[in-house]
Amino acid sequence: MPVRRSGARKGRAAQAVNRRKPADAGGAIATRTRRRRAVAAAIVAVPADNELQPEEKAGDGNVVVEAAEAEEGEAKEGEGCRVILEEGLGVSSPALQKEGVGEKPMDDFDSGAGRSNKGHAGDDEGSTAPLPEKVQVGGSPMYRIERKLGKGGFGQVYVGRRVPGINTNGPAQVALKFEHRSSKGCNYGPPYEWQVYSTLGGSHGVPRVHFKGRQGDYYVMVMDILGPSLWDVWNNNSHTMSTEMVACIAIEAISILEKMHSKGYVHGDVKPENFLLGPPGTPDEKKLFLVDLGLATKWRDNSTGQHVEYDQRPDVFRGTVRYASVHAHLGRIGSRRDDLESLAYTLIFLLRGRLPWQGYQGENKGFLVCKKKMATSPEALCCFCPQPFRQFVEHVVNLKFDEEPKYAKYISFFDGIIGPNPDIRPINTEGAQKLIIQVGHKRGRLTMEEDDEDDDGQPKKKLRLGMPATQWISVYNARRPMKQRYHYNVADSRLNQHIEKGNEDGLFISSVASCQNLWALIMDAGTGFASQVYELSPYFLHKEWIMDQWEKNYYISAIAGASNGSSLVVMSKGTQYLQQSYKVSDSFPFKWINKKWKEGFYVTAMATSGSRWAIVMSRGAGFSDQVVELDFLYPSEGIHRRWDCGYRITATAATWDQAAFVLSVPRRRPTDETQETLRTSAFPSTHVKDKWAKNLYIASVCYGRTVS
Ligand SMILES: Nc1ncnc2c1ncn2[C@@H]1O[C@H](COP(=O)(O)OP(=O)(O)OP(=O)(O)O)[C@@H](O)[C@H]1O
Repeated sequence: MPVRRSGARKGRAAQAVNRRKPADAGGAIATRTRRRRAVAAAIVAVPADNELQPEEKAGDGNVVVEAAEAEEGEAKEGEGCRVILEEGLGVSSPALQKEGVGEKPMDDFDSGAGRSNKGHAGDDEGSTAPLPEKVQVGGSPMYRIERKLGKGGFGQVYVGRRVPGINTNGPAQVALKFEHRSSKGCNYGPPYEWQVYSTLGGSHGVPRVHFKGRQGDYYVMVMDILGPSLWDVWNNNSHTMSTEMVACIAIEAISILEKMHSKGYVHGDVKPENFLLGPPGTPDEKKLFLVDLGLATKWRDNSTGQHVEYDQRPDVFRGTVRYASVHAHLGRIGSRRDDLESLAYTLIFLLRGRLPWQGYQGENKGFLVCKKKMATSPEALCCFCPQPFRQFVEHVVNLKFDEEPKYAKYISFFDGIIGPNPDIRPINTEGAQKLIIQVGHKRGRLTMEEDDEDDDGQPKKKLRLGMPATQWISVYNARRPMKQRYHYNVADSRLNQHIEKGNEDGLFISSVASCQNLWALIMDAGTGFASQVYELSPYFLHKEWIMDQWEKNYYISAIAGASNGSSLVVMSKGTQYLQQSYKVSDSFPFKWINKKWKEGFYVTAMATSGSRWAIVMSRGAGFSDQVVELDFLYPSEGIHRRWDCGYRITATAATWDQAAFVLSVPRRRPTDETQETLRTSAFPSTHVKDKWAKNLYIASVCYGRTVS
């Protein structure tokens, strides 16, 4: 059953109103506020003095040394961290990995070198309310309700037969779609689907709506009656479908989507159940239709002709888990590519009878399905399918957010599978033929070379084909010349001396990270902090210590978690924060973040330990807006889009599965907004030096999921 929200997505402000109330499931939350509040079970408030405490020397924190655990328990995918082994010892024990240090001294700079700036799912249709025996809505003739044709999460569809009478101004037999007025889709009046049908109804592959109106408690749509769905056909044919039949469906479905997209809409719930054939025994019985427009959204603003803006809201899912695109799982605004990705899964399902991500259950189902989709290459997905299916999958999963799909090219992939005589094809492909004629495409003209190139002749990047890897992700910001130093592969016992030395040299920790239970430490002269404390603890995170430091007016400024569950928390004085809160949870806590955003908090630090996440949010963070990009891929297309809109990465963290980037718009724009990112198998020690030479300094670093 699809999950849908009422209405189409609106701008950020409107979305904020619609955002669901958070429900913090498990995990630890702690909050530090300037006001005194009662200590509650998980949310703790402590008072703050107006005076800052005397400076505390770094290194005074309670250091807990814990032996690094063996790696065997780790669910590690792909490539590991390649580290230089001390004195050429052929042993990969983390304890023997060589520590690294690098420093950019002040005098190396040629200062000021100019640089270009760069669902609802559920039966809420009120089916308990009795349906009328006859309906007459919006000037229609009177229809008697006959047998039930189908039922979805929102509506019930019945055959309607015209009652002989004076008004015969409508088809003799129709489909009547009933939605109860208390249905979620009808919160604000008639179903949203009505609006979409008024634009798309009757166009190629979409049934015509003849009348609509309300009768009693029901909204009723009077539409063309159709026949069985593709799911019915597959189900009634022992869960099989011939290759030719699926190829014809592919061709016709692509042309239906092309037409729908050309009118500015994406369907949003493409699946076998929503493709219907014409009524059996009629001239339309081999014609394909796409129904259920309740999740359709605009990909283009028709008044401006502009593509809708990119956005990602990881807590929002619309569609049907089995067929949804990976982007839909990740909460990205729908665009044309999503319909085509869902169509690809629909076709493979019809052909093979199963998709590799079927069978997951439980609360985490959506995440597991999405992860499996990402991890399944087009070759693996299509290993028993003729080549055109693989070609189609490969193309559509690599489409960019606003890229125009090459519909005619996709149709041409399937040309070779179908019989030459259109009259004896199992599915009518008339619409597709018209499209091919329109774009002047000739059978078999396109070659694979063209397929693999961008418009500018460059080979197309196929991100979804990349191998999952575990790497360092480092982020660099343009800064005025300053001293920065990094340490990596630091064992617990060595942390203190590096930090003390840094403090002696006037440096404070700006970020921390962990790889294989060893720490990476970035220290620099540009933090603006007055003093700093840190704690290495066996917990992820150590609440009592954090609260003690909050009492002393220190705020969390950097955190890292090791896979063995220990954490390194750095707290500083001299931050601009007014209040702080953190949460530890088993999955990325987007709902909590969303709730805190509304309270004026922004994410200021993030870390992972195994598959657990810790997020620190602060008031007074100096941002005017913030978004989250959560992906299985890196570099993610979303990050580039956010950069173009003035966001810069301000926090990163990654598990073995996913990388999360927090991007923010600073209240005070830096003069040079340059930001660059890198992903490297080893700590990027040499790269950092190149960046320093360009006045780019490490702003954030983490180790986790990427693709290579
Ligand atoms: N015009 C039609 N002619 C014949 N059968 C139809 C027609 N429209 C819908 N149906 C049948 O009714 C079922 C439910 O219709 P529809 O998908 O529009 O409802 P929904 O409640 O919006 O569904 P969903 O839960 O998928 O959003 C369809 O799967 C199909 O079997």
